[in-house]
Amino acid sequence: MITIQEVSKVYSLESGDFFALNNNNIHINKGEFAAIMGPSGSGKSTLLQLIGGLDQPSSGNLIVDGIQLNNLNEKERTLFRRKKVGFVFQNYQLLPMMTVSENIALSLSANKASKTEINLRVQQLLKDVNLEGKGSQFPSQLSGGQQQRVAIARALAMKPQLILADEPTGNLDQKNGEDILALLSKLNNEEQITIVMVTHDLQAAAAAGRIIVIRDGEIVNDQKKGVLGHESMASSLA
Ligand SMILES: Nc1ncnc2c1ncn2[C@@H]1O[C@H](COP(=O)(O)OP(=O)(O)OP(=O)(O)O)[C@@H](O)[C@H]1O
Repeated sequence: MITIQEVSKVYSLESGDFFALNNNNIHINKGEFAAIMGPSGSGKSTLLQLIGGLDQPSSGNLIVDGIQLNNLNEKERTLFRRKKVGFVFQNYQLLPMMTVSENIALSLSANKASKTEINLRVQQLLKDVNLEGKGSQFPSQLSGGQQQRVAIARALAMKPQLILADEPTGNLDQKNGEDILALLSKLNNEEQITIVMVTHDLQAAAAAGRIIVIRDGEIVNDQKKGVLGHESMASSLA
């Protein structure tokens, strides 16, 4: 599903070249749930943005769902993001002047789906994220956990095979955070949606079947969940 080959992201600063990502290789299979962990500034969000076609690598190859992202122009990358990837962010990124239903329908409208099609899909998505009856409310009228569920419904609208989540539980209390992780796990288990989630929280990462640790732009650990869970990861995160 995701192949990253010798990928670097370099920023030219006055002080010289800065490698936000330095020559990384990863393969993530379809249906995996992978967490990306590491200290602040280690390159986690940069990696997620490259995978999602929000940014381009300075060198290396990036292949997502069979598409070589390096070769896409701006318009093609927009279409790639809309059709192939669902994004979920820490601060939800809902549009405040639009209702819950309108927020969820954004990519469907952009893709010129019919009104009937949009209505049916939005009702189904509201049901899937347990927000039936909330479609005509505005984001500010919902709790943080509910807003994040709207964001997940919006991410699912185009039926993507891949969800990229950047600190999806970062603004939530324990209970709401657990609900969001349970929802992501359900999508992963029942619909085989591939999930890549950046998180600082080892408890959140435990929901994933694989933890990739980045430090100073380089992958320093990459482990699948074993019989001991992720216990052996603790040393590389210290
Ligand atoms: N546009 C930019 N110009 C220069 N440096 C940048 C730019 N964007 C990011 N960086 C640097 O790249 C590094 C990686 O940033 P990134 O946001 O990927 O880190 P992160 O691991 O997601 O951090 P956090 O956990 O704090 O969100 C940081 O040192 C950051 O300052």
